[in-house]
Amino acid sequence: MVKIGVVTFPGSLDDHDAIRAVELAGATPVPLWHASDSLEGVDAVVLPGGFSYGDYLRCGAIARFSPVMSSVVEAANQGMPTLGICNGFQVLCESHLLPGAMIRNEQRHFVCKDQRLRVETKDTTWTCDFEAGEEITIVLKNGEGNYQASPETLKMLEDNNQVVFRYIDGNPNGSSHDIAGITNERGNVVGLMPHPEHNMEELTGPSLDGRKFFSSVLKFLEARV
Ligand SMILES: NC(=O)CC[C@H](N)C(=O)O
Repeated sequence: MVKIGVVTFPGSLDDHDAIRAVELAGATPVPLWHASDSLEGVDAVVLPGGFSYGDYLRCGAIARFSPVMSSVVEAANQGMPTLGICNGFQVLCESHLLPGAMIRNEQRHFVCKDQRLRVETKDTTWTCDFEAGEEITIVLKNGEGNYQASPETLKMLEDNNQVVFRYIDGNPNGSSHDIAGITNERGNVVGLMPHPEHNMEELTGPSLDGRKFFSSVLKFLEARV
């Protein structure tokens, strides 16, 4: 069975939901601890949401230096599917696995809402089960979700089809180009601010749109074997 690691940092909040999402998708979740550099032989990694190391300095800035991240960076550079959700996306940017950076939301408030998104590309390990142009609803909850990058980086992301998710029906935090999520050149590392792991079950939904993130990575991994 496919093994998907879920990292816990001190201050992680959504690692339990991410583990549950992996289980609901039919894979085996493997808890990974920030202080260990072992990835336990997993096939993919999720960096979950929360407040790693208390969000001190900048969100994700300390997590970047944890032992587990040195292994995640190495594995991701070799092609391992890696998903960063919210704080996880911030960690991916701080680790330079993804370009750009997150700053305070434009309105300086923590935002918590059901957010409409457009899936811009299915050419990633975490979106290959979507259709390009598909519109979905995913929970968004953060204080530092305002994605910024240099004009050159934004152009590169747009030209290479590396913008994976875009906010629609209004930009909730001031992100450049309405960017909600991006991928690396290879398409194996994806980061997004909204939380697919909270959109897996009817009882707690606003939607079931989170399921396709996990069916995508399973589809990718099963095709590879
Ligand atoms: N939901 C989250 O992961 C929050 C991320 C981060 N702590 C922020 O407020 O921006």
